[in-house]
Amino acid sequence: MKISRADAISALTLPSLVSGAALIADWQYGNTAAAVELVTALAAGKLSVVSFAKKWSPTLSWGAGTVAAAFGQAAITGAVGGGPAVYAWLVSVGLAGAARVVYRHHTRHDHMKIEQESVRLQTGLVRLQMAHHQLVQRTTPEPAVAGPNLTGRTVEETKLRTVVWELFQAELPGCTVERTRTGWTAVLDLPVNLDRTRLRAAWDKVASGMGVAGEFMLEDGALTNQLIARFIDGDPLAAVIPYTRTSGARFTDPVLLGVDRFLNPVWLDLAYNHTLVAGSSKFGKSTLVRSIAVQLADRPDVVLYGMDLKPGAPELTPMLPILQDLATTPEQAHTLLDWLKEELTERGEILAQAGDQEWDPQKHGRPAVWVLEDELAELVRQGDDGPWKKQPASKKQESLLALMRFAGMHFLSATQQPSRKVFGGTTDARGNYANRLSTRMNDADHRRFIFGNTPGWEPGKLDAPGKFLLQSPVHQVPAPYKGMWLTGDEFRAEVARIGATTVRAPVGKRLILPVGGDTNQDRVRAALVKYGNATRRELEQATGLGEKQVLDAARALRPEVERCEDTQTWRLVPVGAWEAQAIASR
Ligand SMILES: Nc1ncnc2c1ncn2[C@@H]1O[C@H](COP(=O)(O)OP(=O)(O)OP(=O)(O)O)[C@@H](O)[C@H]1O
Repeated sequence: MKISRADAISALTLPSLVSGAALIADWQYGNTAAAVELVTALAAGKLSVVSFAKKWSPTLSWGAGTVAAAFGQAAITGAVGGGPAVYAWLVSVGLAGAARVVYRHHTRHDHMKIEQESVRLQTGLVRLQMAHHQLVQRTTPEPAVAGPNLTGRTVEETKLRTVVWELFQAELPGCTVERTRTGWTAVLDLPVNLDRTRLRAAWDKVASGMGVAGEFMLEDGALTNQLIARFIDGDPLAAVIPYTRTSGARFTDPVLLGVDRFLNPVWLDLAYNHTLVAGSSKFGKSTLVRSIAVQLADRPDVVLYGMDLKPGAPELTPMLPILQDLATTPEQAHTLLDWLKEELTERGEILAQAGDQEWDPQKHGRPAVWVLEDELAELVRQGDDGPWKKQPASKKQESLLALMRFAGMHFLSATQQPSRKVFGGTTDARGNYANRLSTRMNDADHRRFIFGNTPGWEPGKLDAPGKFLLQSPVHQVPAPYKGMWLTGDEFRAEVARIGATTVRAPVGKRLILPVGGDTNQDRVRAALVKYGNATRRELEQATGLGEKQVLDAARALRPEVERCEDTQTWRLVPVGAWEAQAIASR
């Protein structure tokens, strides 16, 4: 242990003071002082010994000891003086120094203990303060932070602003909500910390946060930070959409199909493209075909032909007044396909002469043609086998599909059984039919023949008759539509109205389909019943007989059949006219 200056001073001071005081007392009182000092020293010494022995207060023990030593030194200094006094002083200095060292030793430990205790107490205090802080934090409500103002002008706007804030901590600088007939549309201006890709990706969460029952459609706005959300409330397509007569005047005018989910009209361009209508039974396929057919038939530059090979031709027979002709047997279907081929060749020549690429009825002198086909699969089933194995109807149709469009000639084909075979071996109809519509289709496999495997095109999900999907050059996003509902009465009325003014192709230039009959006369009669009047050539075409056989049969049928020299045609004598003749000859 190092002895400091303070140690030296305190060790020297007391003995020196004691010696000085003893010398003064001796000078003043002589031996009496020394005696008193001795007695005091002995008494203090005794007290010290007893105190140490009985383990009384250390202060008393050490204090009494110190007093005994001091008075002992004083007694020796006063009584003896000289050398012993010096020795006594020295012993006292030594004792004082030792006492100081002992004191320092003890107090050092005490200091350390005090310091440790102090550290412990301070640590405890800090812990206590921390616990108090935590307790305060947990129990005291958060002070209100000044947040964004999420209140909008409409309930929807407020909800949108709130949900976007909760999900992205983003405050919309702009959010305009407008009511529509089927819900509402919101134009969202996005802040810098939220781009529209992120918002689109998380839109499911936004929609569920909005808690509204319906469907959202998203599209990019005009500005790069704008997203447009169209909300469709419930199912607007559940409503019945009444048939509306349209006023298309040219074959290139679009036809009206129905409405989209916003109840906006849906139009389809049919010109220069073939159209396929698919769908399971009882879901509105025929209604769609009918509403398209009456609109086309109402245009002066369009003629319609039909092909319906189902027994009794149930779909197209009611349309006879607006059709130029209807093929109902495989023979007739082949004749129609062959005639289309010839017509196509002639039109090709007309176009070549005019130096044109596309057919224009006004300019090129012949109307646009639509061939309505009901149940394509039936044509393949009946028209590809037997005598037509080498030249199957499906192959004829496939080559026509590829070539006819430019000549203003089109197919509008309906099927409920789309398959690879039906489409002439190609895996889907896309190559041939640019316009594809489908009402509900129960067979999931059929879907790919209409729409391919692109996700979203799922006619199996259409849940009501009249709803359909549409894929066309301008309809590339899968969305359900609802077709116009043309009641049976409305349909018959439209067919009668349009049929009354439907212009037939002129005699000699028209399609003549084969007719049946047991004898030659039966066949000629059947042909004249079907076509009213016919040239000899047309009778040959209809009956499949040679020139002489036709003339013999026609002559044998006189007077039921007569010949008009002016028009070079044969006709059945009208019943009324024949009776009038009979009366006149009486
Ligand atoms: N656009 C429509 N709106 C409302 N209901 C419709 C609509 N189209 C069809 N329906 C309902 O569906 C029924 C079947 O319609 P449609 O005859 O057109 O179906 P389809 O699929 O052609 O059946 P099928 O092949 O058996 O003739 C109709 O009688 C009508 O009740």
